[in-house]
Amino acid sequence: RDGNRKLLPPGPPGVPILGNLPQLVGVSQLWHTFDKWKYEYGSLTFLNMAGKDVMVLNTKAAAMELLERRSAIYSDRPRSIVAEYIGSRMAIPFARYGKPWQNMRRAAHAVLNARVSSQYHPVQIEEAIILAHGLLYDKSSTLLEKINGSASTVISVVYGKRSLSFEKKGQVVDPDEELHLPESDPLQSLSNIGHRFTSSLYPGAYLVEVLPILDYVPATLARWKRNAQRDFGRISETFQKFYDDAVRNDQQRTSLCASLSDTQLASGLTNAEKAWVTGSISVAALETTSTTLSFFLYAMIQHPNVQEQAQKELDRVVGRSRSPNFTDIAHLPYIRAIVKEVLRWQPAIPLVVPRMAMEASMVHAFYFAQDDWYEGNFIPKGTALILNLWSMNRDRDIYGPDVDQFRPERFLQKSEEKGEYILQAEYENEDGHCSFGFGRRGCVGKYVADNALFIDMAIILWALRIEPKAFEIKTSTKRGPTHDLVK
Ligand code: HEM
Repeated sequence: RDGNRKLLPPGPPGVPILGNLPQLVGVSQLWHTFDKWKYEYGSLTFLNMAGKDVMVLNTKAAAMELLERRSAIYSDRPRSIVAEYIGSRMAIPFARYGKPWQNMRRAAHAVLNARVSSQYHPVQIEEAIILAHGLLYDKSSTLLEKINGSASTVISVVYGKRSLSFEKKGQVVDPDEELHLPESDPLQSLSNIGHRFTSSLYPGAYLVEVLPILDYVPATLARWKRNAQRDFGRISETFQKFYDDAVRNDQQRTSLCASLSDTQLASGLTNAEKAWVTGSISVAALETTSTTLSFFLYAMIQHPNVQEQAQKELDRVVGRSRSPNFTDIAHLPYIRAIVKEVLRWQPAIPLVVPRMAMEASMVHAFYFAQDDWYEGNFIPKGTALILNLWSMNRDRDIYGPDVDQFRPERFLQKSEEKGEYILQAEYENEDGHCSFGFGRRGCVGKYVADNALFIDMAIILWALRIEPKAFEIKTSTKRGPTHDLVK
């Protein structure tokens, strides 16, 4: 096996003991560093992180081979002791591969797959109209607050229409408290829970991850453990309350919580696990959606020609007497291309929570590590794989030399009869980007996300023009909706 290590993929030389760690610690926007290395080292970059084997996966071809075709080996996430105390075993995005994760993932798939995601169309349309109206007329919130509020489109899908009550008011934050869960602002609570998990996964955040023996220190003497156990209780309580309220309030059974409360869809899950499934789905959905919408607004400011082209399409297909809806989707290729291009150009998660090189043995219900090979390169068992979605989306061999440009036209062609834009046939069913990840751990909410982004963007572009005004974004009524958007 040691001999095989001579065949590890190439990577930047590191220093003794710490390896490549000093080159990476404290670097913001690490994906730019990885992107540079991709051009030097190719589809896999090997890194030694203080003795830990880490590989950065830089190309779609490598991701398809390892994460799709060999998904039995690469569907685990690395273990984090602190995250486990906070509850990662019950949170789909962070859970290790195994029976509990499989049960949760099956239940999530049952309520988020391509077919059922259309049942959330009415609530998504309503939320998109509220968002556009807020962008135009809400003078009391900052643009950032409005964009963050845009995540309520997906939250309403999970918890039902406006089921979580919003009464934003000044909150007193306890400085000793790592996890702030303001009752009056559920979106903020969900976002803080997400941050609590991801910050516990940062390499070097907790000494116990490097010295696991410290886990034997009792909670009374270990503050990190006390806090993590306390936070598990508080997150469970919050998720449970959101779930119970949603199931109780959703008489029409349109929300994901209501669907999941049907035992058939979520067989094998306890009530508490259902609350964690829905809670962790919202955490995964929240910032990914609002980040993508922020980049959409930014792109529209930077490229008024794209905005104009999209509005011409909306005027032609939808007109001014009604707002866009999902029946228009097949006739709005330019808007669909904008959704794809925003996701390609600025993936909400440029580097994905690592995968582990492991092999599942269902017979024994635990997992054996396994060495692997890719194109003559050795992948030692236990290697953590980082998915570099940023570089995959900016692959010049796939997208051409203008990868850094925002250009929805790359997914389109002109029709022969009318000279109008149509989606290139291959992108009818293909994303055209890698921003939802790959294989068994790929984004389970991608259909709901795509629908939310389509309708949000279509209704915003139909209702208003987005222009920069000094340093703030001005949303103007110049497009003049012909009827009151919100009754
Ligand atoms: C713009 C929107 C979104 C983007 C870009 C995005 C992207 C991603 C990515 C990259 C992953 C990790 C995939 C991997 O490891 O290969 C992921 C996982 C996940 N996403 Fe999304 N996502 C979005 C929206 C959503 C929505 C709306 C939902 C739910 C309604 C959702 C639910 C999840 C869940 C539960 C996971 C964890 C899957 C697992 O580990 O089994 N996401 N997402």
